[in-house]
Amino acid sequence: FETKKRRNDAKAAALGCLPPPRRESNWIGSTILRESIQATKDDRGPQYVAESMDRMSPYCHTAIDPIVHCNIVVTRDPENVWALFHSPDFDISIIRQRSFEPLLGNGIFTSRGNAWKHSRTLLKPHFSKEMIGDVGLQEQQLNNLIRHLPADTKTGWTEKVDLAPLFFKLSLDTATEFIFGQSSNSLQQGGGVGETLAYHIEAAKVWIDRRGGLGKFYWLLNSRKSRQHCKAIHKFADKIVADRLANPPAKADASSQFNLLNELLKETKNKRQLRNEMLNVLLAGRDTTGCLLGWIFYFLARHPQVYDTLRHRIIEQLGREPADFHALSQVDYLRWVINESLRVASVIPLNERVALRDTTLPRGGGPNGNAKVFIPKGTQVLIPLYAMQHRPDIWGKDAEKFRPERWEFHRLGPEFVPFGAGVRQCLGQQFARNEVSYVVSRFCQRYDRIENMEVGDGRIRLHHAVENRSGTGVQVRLHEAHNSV
Ligand code: HEM
Repeated sequence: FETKKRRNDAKAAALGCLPPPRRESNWIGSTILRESIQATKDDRGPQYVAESMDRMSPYCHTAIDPIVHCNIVVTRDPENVWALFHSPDFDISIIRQRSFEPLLGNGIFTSRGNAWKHSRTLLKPHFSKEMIGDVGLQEQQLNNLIRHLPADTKTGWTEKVDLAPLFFKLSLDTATEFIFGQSSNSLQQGGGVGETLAYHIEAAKVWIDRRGGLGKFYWLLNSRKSRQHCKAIHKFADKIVADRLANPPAKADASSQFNLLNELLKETKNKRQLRNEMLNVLLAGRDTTGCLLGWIFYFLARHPQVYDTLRHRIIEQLGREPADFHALSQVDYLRWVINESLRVASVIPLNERVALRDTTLPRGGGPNGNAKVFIPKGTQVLIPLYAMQHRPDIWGKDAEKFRPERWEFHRLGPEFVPFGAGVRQCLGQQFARNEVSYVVSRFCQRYDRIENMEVGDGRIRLHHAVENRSGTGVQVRLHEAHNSV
């Protein structure tokens, strides 16, 4: 151990690197782990990371966290984050692979090296604009959701409703339609197969997130119940694959809708591979989009002025009818609202990478943080996107405030990478932006007011289990526009 440390120190010095500050912990390094688990339980995990760096110094953007005898590097410095996403010296960690493995097996989200390249090559062509732009299907799904929001015919107001579970159902139905060519119909009367699927995904993910949180001790969490949740999800996917293999889509049938499974079947008939890739995409795409929709309405309900402006811009530019995705992308204010929600709440507040070989990060070392940092092979690096997106020196003194107007002059750069960057950048970014823009625009066309109905202390609760959703849901009531006086 000592020899390794001496070797690393010598290598760091030769490369002109200096160590970043080190967070205090007890001798086995369990203090940070305990605090972090408690913060996650209190729905303030992402804020805890930001605050604990601020406590070291507001200028500290890269630090070492000694956690149970491991030195984990944490960085909210955009230059470092850019390097982590773009340098071939880094990839996702074995911990991510192993903790997701029981549910996702080997697929695009969980594999590395050649296996990942193979998955990416297989999937990427099917995320082009033409494949993900069916407005008719979006409208159908949206109508299924609106049916859950009956309004009083006299006043035009809906009852108080929690939009969060409805958005998760919507994103599950949309994702299953895209992936399997058949919706899980969780928004239909009775919940369809989607209700059961959603229950198992939810439970399996809590378990996976806890495994990931234990770092290299992920294997300590492995209960029979959790494996049963994974099994139920596998069964759902396997049945669709088996049916499709038994009744393959007719080659010349131009009328059949695009779906990922049909496309993958042209490349492989391997049932395990088909299941893995489809579940990888389902998990990557479903809750993330549901969370984002939830956060957008969470903020809109608390900022009626923003809702008014958004609604007016949408009606001015698109009228009151469904618009296509190109038209939606032209509404600047809508894009700003989406970006601001992604920034303030951060759907994926924490990403990660591991060093595949001895390497360096460009900044964070030494007393002023300007020196390079030596990163020995195997070091895990945490990327707290939430903390980076709340830095007042980047976003201004009002960084905590939801203010879409800031995007008028803010150019996208490495300080805002909610969909990741580099070779592993999210494949579904356009898919998610399309879906979210569509839903928000249709709500704006239909409802002229949205009121926050949450009771309680008003504290924002960042409930983090892989993604980050509102811990109090999205409690609102909506007013139908044609009933306005
Ligand atoms: C608000 C919505 C979404 C957010 C914030 C989001 C975020 C991300 C992020 C941060 C990554 C990169 C992970 C990393 O760097 O290790 C990622 C990867 C990925 N996302 Fe998304 N995502 C969203 C929606 C979607 C949707 C709708 C789909 C598919 C329909 C999707 C499919 C994927 C896939 C397949 C990957 C893996 C890419 C790879 O490793 O090569 N995502 N996403």
